[in-house]
Amino acid sequence: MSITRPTAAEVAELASDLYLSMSLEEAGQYRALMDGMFAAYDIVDAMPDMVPPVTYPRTPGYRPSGEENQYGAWYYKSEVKGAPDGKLAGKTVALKDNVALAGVPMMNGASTLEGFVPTYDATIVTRMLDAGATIKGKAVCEQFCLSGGSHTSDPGPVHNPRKMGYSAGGSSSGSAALVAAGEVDMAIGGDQGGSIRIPAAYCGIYGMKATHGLVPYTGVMPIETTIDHTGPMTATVADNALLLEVLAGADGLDPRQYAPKVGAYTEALGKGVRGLKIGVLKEGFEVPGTEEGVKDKVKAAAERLAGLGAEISEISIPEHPLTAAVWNPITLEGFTAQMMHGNGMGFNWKGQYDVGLFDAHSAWRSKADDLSKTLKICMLVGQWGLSHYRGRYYAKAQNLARRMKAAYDAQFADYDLLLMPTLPMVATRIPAPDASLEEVVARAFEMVAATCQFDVTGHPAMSIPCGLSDDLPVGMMLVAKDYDEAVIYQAAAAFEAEGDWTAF
Ligand SMILES: NC(=O)c1ccccc1
Repeated sequence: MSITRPTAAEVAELASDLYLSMSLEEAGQYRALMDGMFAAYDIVDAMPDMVPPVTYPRTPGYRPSGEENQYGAWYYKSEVKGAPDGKLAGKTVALKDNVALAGVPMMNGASTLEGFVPTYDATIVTRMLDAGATIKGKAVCEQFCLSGGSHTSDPGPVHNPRKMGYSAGGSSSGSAALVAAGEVDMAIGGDQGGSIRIPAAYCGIYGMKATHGLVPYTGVMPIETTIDHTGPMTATVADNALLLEVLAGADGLDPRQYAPKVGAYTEALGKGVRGLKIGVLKEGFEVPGTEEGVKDKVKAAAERLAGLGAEISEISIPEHPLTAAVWNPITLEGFTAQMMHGNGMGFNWKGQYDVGLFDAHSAWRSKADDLSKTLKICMLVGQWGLSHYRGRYYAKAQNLARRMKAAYDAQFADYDLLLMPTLPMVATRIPAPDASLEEVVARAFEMVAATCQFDVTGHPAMSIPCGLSDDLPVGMMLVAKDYDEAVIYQAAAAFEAEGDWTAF
């Protein structure tokens, strides 16, 4: 097989797309000199692709409905049994549907990707199976992971198991709902703006966005390399620490990983919080739309930690709202360039690329009208930044991200943890199918200004359920310095041991 060569007329067309003035004759002259380059393409085309081996058998699975899918949280059910023993023996796991499980369909919440079947397992899938986990299938996620509400996926809305008709949060909506409903012990989520912590908070479970690069992202569909995270969502702190222990560490294939430092997370449990210094972040309570019921429960949780011997003081980081602003150009232009123009994974990095995903996802161009409203508004702003401003605000925001990180790091010189509400509000109603554009967009993005800071800085951040407000869960967020997930687990376990949080 040889790859298709352009005609001279096609070269002239390409030239014009690239702002070049080129006559057909000149195009023909260039064309004649391309044969050596295309011969190299033929050699590449003839070689087999490099893909990680698939090590545990699985069936293609099926799409459950009715009783078997009460909350709309399952995309596919397919059982994969891992090793006979290991740290996760006896544990059941659901994967966010942007995580590749070879042989089982993956649509990442988008009809434009429907029908895609990955050919290899994500690194974290192999790690969990090697540790003895049983994978139960794929959990619905929001379209291309681009919403904090659970109303934007093409398989349909995901309901909050605590209250039908209410948002499960996004974008790891199905992952949180399945854990909250007790259908699986553990789930994998993804977080570029809050997508692990938002649904964890709305559903009342534990969700950890670990330090950027601690967990290998290989085989997970990206949004933007510098803010991509994947990680554990669980019903208990111990399970969360255990799962992170299995997931963490370099795999040699992911450009997000720069010498990650893996901790002994389960060993941090049971140590208590005596002497830990916790800064209660003033600006974390001032995010627009923050409800009194949320503030009260999170402040009460801080007092409870003080009662256990932690040293609690209020601190201020004026950069907190600025960091949320910096997230916007990075995410909107970065995702438009990488996920949309770059066919999912983009270019210019070394590691494992999913060739089949390039082929399948690139078809969004012929079905663009089917994209979600939330994706459309993000892509329109991102494209404006790229085309009108030529990406200068993306570039500037990436520089400013270092100043933002330094502002938090200055506090970590004095404090072990920062504490704040995960989200301004408790779960909201799922918008009706005929809801206005305004409502659809508001329910998707209104909470992101509380969580996205730590996607920009990369610091580890975990949502911990700490009480009910209007009968719906409130999340407390604990944040630590890079690679200090252990101290978060230490405090989370001490808080969890205080008893049933739904009674707080
Ligand atoms: N993937 C995310 O974390 C995200 C969350 C909310 C809005 C956009 C993106």
